[in-house]
Amino acid sequence: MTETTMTGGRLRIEARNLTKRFGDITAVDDLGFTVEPGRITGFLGPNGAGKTTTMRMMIGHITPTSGSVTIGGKRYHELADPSATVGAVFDAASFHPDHSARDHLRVYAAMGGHPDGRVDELLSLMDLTGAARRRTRGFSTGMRQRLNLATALLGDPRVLLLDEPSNGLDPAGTAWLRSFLRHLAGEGRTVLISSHVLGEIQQVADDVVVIRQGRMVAAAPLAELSGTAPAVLVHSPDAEAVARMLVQQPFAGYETRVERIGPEQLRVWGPDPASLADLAAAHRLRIHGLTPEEPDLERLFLDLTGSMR
Ligand SMILES: Nc1ncnc2c1ncn2[C@@H]1O[C@H](COP(=O)(O)OP(=O)(O)OP(=O)(O)O)[C@@H](O)[C@H]1O
Repeated sequence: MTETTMTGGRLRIEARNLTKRFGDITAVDDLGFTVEPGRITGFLGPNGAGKTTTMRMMIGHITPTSGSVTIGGKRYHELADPSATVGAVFDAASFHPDHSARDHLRVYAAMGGHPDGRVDELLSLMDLTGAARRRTRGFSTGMRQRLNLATALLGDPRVLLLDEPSNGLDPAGTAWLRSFLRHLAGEGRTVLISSHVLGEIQQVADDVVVIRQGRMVAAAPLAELSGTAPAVLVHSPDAEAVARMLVQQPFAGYETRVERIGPEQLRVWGPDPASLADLAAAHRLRIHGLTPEEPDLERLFLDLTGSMR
């Protein structure tokens, strides 16, 4: 991958008591979180949770009703050179259908006061050199996403905000985006990506901020959240008795939680499969299958956000 360059320091995004109301709708409700430089932060929440509104407040498109969000301690409009500090990509970004990729970038470079040479650099970085002269009307979703990203990177920003960047990307495009974002974070940049599908960012984010109906649900390193949800699937004709036994069993070190997921199936958090099998045997209960589940963040996410999918 071609080197990107970065001058200047590392910038933290900080939201404090951030609130936005549209008439009767409270889209963002008293949010407080930080997004650290040098890391990729996933901003998660079901549709309508308030992610886009929050990100648009970061770049001054929307004015908070109360509270604040700052970048390196400053509100967006207080930044010395906003477009060289923050690059943002929103889903709705559109291109003039008759413009070529190069035309598009040149227009934005001129508007942002960025050198024209940046255009060819970015076309190459985004693997769009071959399509530089083609009209954007014929671009695939992946090409559009890359052109969006190129537009956001024109000013070599230290902070990158991407709203649903994986939308419409195929697996190769998603893998490319992942390694590209990792590269940018590795240079000390601050990378925030939103998604309503946890799986999309599960493999890329270092930290996650989860919101629901505009409110904070969780903010933590991804590894910490994953660590909270190990589970074992238990298949047993004595499922009810196994569940009762587990809940009543006061055994050390485990905090046991049992979910009944079918007449003969349980999901159990706490004991590992071997301990579970031993316990069931000691109580003369039949176990027909024990399957350890991967730390299931998607489940945790659904539990946290209460969303139905
Ligand atoms: N300009 C507006 N006027 C009125 N309501 C708005 C406006 N913008 C957003 N909302 C409402 O605010 C809430 C949050 O919307 P927002 O787009 O920020 O959510 P989101 O998490 O980005 O959702 P999605 O994943 O669907 O993009 C929604 O109820 C939405 O309808």
